[in-house]
Amino acid sequence: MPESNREPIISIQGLEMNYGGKQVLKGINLDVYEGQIIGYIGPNGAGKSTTVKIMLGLIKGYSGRVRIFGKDISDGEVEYKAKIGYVPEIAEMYDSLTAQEYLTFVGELYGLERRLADHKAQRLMEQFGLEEVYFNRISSLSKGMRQKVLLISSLLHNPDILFLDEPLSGLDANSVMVVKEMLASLAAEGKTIFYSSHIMEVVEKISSRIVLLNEGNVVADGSFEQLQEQLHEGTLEEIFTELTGYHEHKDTAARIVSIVKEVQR
Ligand SMILES: Nc1ncnc2c1ncn2[C@@H]1O[C@H](COP(=O)(O)OP(=O)(O)OP(=O)(O)O)[C@@H](O)[C@H]1O
Repeated sequence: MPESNREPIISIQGLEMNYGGKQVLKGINLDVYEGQIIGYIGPNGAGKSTTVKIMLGLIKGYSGRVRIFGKDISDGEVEYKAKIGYVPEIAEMYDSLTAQEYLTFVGELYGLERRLADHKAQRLMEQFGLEEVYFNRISSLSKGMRQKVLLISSLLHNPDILFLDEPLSGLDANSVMVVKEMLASLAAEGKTIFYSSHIMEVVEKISSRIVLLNEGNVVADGSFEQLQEQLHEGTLEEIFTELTGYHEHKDTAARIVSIVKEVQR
């Protein structure tokens, strides 16, 4: 069905946000449809996390309209959150809990019955090669293992929308392949995925649509092929640097090295 005939699963209209007098979102408009993998990219401070946190209901005080599953999220109903999974870039993970305790706790928060959460979590841990640490404390896990636990926690309740912030952070090459394949399968089944990352090669490959944010504005929106046609034949990295005006990376690197070398003798 063409998108114009479908209801967007997420609809953002005229979204603005100020922090202490500084406007960080300047009127974002975005309709997202079921089954899309949105590569949500932009320079540091562009407003990606702020937009995602508004959609998750974690930040109030914005202006504009945000509708998810057809309902305005400012209405105060929180049911929609049970159909959303979230992997933040930096997560508070209750280090003193074991992976089992953490995952069953999160599963229950999302409305799963404890035994089902436990059973699902254990089987997902096995698939990620973590069966031996299921009963270990999170504080004893490696960075990549913690990231896998976080990914599992976002998936346990079979959400319809997934917000992922650098989800491959710390994962080894084999696990990266599993997660990429898994995301493609989930999208093919109709799940919607918001994928924020600074690793342009991955975003280029996995996204069905790329939304580039710069200084609180959407400055590009389309499939990688459309962006190439409209803007620049080349890699996503090249499109990114062209649109965000960051061409001086060599000069900047040289200046940094020169400052680093300044030491008193
Ligand atoms: N709690 C806050 N208080 C004040 N300013 C904030 C706060 N959170 C974010 N900002 C500001 O809002 C702007 C957008 O930040 P945001 O975290 O959304 O950027 P981002 O695109 O996710 O960046 P990154 O790629 O570095 O994660 C930045 O200028 C940031 O300093």
